[in-house]
Amino acid sequence: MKRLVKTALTIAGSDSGGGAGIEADLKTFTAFGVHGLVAITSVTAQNTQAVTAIHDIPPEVVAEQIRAVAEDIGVDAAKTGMLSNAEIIKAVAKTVKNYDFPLVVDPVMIAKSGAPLLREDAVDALIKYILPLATLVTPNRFEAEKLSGMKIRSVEDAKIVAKKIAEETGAEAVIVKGGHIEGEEAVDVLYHNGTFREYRAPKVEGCTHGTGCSFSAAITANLAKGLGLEEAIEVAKKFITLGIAMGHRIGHGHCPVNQSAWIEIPAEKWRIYEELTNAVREFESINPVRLIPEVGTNFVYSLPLPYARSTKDVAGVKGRIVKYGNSVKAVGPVEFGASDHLARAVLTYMRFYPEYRSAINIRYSREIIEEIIEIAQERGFKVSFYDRREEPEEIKAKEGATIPWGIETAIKRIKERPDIIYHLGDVGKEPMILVFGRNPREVLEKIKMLI
Ligand SMILES: Cc1ncc(COP(=O)(O)OP(=O)(O)O)c(N)n1
Ligand SMILES: Cc1nc(C(=O)O)sc1CCOP(=O)(O)O
Repeated sequence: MKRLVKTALTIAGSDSGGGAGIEADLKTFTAFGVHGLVAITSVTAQNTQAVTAIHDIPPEVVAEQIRAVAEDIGVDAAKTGMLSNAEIIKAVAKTVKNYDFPLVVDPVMIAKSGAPLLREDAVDALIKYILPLATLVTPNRFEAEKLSGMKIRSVEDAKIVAKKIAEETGAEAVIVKGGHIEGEEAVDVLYHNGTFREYRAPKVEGCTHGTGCSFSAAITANLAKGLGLEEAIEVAKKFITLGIAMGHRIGHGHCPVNQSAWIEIPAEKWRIYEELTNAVREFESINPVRLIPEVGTNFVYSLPLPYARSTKDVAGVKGRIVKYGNSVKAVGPVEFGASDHLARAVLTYMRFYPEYRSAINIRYSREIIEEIIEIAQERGFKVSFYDRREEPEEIKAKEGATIPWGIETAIKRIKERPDIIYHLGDVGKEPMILVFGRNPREVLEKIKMLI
């Protein structure tokens, strides 16, 4: 039977910290829906700060891992990472020659923490035995300098070096990565079929441990899926830029790239869209006309952290929810970026209580807030408030700063997490009650108690 899933093989070392090596490669393969296969070359004891031990696997065992998966499962594309010593390099070269899958070579030499991952005397073996078999070689600035014997200070230098490595080794293509080259953008230079192509992205703040491994694994996964080389690099560049920006802040050294962001963000967005759309429908059917303020109601649900960075990452109702005759109607659909005020409120709230990602605003009246306070006492809800008249001048002067200041002030006013925060308005500003919950369902439950 024809195999439906594509496969990608990583021939690399293990990073016990899960940031680089085969661990990064497998996570990357999964992010692209490709079945990952492994041939482990070396086991490293490693974290975000250092490599504290290296144990190389016997070359014949490395070769046998490749053979075992290639013969039975089949390999659509492969990559090499940490190859550690000349014997492993020779065994890998001899074995992969028996198959015709595309081979991406990440010439791993030194970890971000500074530890050598390729013996000095093995560099020549890498050049002699592995690079001639490469569909693509992916050196960073320092690896490219070592492979070419030339210095790289600019994108132009990177072009000269990429061409030199390809011509001298017989590699089909070379991409010199620009992360370590000065400039505001990370410019990667590809030399392929006698021409150059530049891949540009802003140098983003974030986590960089495992970038080289994840980038080359993303190219490999996309080659396995049948994309052309240049297209596969284009996708991988977007993938790695997102992974760096969304990196998980773990450990005390160089934090790792987040490979899951690529699939987790779209998946979360879809879940949020569905849950919020259903909750808005239910809110309409409850028909709480008396709770709708003059400016209308919005109902929001944010992406989780670390993905919630701006109001664009918060879903809300486009055009808000309004009174229409005797009924309550959502003007438009649920969309990300459709809320400004409430989105800023929930993003501030999440800085204190990350799991509380949903909120709704309802009409303030003396009568409603008194009812709320009574119900809150019965049910154990906490209510807090902020007073716009206490807003410092520098906050008033800053566009969009009032709501974050107000929410932070209300949270700090009471010792526990407030379920409800209200404010009494100001000149030209309607007073408002905001109800918070972990998700739209929880917010709705609180609203139902008020009706
Ligand atoms: C086992 C292992 N393999 C490779 C690396 C290098 O990872 P890379 O993504 O090239 O770069 P750094 O993030 O480490 O600079 C590694 N550290 N461990
Ligand atoms: C206009 C307004 N002000 C609020 C406040 O809390 O002061 S809530 C609100 C309505 C919701 O606005 P959006 O659609 O921008 O989230």
